[in-house]
Amino acid sequence: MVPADMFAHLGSTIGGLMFVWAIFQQYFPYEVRRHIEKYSQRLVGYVYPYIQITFNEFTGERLMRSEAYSAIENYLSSKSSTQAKRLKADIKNNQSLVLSMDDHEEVSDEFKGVKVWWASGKNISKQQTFSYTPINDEKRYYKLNFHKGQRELIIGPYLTHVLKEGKAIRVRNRQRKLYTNNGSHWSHVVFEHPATFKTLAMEPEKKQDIIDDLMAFSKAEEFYASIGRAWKRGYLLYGPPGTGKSTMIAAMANLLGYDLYDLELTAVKDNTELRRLLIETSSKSIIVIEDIDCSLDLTGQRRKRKEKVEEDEEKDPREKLAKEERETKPSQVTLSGLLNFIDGLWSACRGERLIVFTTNYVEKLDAALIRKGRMDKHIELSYCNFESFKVLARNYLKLEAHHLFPKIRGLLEQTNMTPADVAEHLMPKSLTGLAENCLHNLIQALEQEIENGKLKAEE
Ligand SMILES: Nc1ncnc2c1ncn2[C@@H]1O[C@H](COP(=O)(O)OP(=O)(O)OP(=O)(O)O)[C@@H](O)[C@H]1O
Ligand SMILES: [Mg+2]
Repeated sequence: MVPADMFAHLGSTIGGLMFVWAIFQQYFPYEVRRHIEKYSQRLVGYVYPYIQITFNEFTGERLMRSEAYSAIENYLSSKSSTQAKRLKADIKNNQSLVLSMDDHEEVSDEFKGVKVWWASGKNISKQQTFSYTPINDEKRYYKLNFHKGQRELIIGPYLTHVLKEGKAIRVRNRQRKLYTNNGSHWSHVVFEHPATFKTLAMEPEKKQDIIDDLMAFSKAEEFYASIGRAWKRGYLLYGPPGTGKSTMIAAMANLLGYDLYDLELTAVKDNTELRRLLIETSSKSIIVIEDIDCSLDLTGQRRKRKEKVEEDEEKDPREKLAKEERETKPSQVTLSGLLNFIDGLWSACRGERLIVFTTNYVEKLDAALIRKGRMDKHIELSYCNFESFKVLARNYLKLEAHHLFPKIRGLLEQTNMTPADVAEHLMPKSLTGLAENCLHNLIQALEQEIENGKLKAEE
């Protein structure tokens, strides 16, 4: 047959089939048609060796966006950017460009040597509604195809892997937030503090120890579960002002990719409110209570309460109540409220959380608060020594070594200067400022400090 003839023939055959289909649809009653479709599907099922699973974007009655769908979307984004020919681009969180596969694209994936195929698509709902604003009726979905011999592997381990990985990608890409409480509610801003452990001035071994501790914690979900402990860890950072406590917290958040909750205890009315605030915190977060010694009258509170009860014994109850209210107005959060939270409630919240307390006076704190199990790791941040200075010199002046370093080392050993002060002197005073000038500034300041120290000692 000549090709042209063949196409003509094919055309007429298709035409004929369509005609038969139209007649079939028109004249066979719905019931019969349904049966035929059902059995033909079943027949295909016997011959066709693949299984298909559909993940719809919206599920449930209230049409919530399906968590599985968005996890799959994240999971496939890396695969589709290398495989798919048509991609959708979107800027998420004002941060980076995110590519995902366009509708009706297909990508393949491999898991333990087994190949699967993912396809994207959308249904456009036929339902007509009258409205002036166009309603988006598209319902997207992902379809997973795989060989039926691999059913166990794919439905179990593979899908678990996809969902977990997808969620991890979302966490990695999300924009982090800094929450602060004004009274009983959290409000947040985008957290974009540039501090990292690399720029933190501290002895290298001590720094590495903290990094290892944090990383081990963040990966230890199974371990914590297996020993029956809540996935929580408490840090106590202590040291004089300007030694980098707040900076270290920012570096921790950046290292782990966690949100920060900066809890202002003095603004919290009472223990109930404290509990509510803490329950509202999300997983993967660091809860920070700065200057814990100032936020709570930690030392005296328990004792004072008892005394008060004794002395008020015979008074009129109403008067007593009013007096108590007046006295404890600023914040009724008590040490025991805080301890209860750390031990009980805190442990009941799901997901990993770090709690970090900072203080300038570690010796002022109640021993109950800082015992191990509540504050697992105590980190002292101290005055600038030579090791810390070298980190600052590298950051601020891009200097690894300099002939003035030995002199500075000697001076640092004789003084107590905080990293904040040292950093201030290393700040170039002009754009073209020479590194050497900054070092001379620092030396001058250190010598001045030593001089002041001597004068004070004489007095
Ligand atoms: N160890 C350090 N490494 C790098 N920079 C530091 C360090 N310590 C202090 N700085 C610098 O000094 C500034 C003040 O430090 P930071 O706010 O972290 O001190 P702090 O210990 O929290 O003090 P405070 O007890 O008063 O809250 C920071 O902006 C930072 O640039
Ligand atoms: Mg601070």
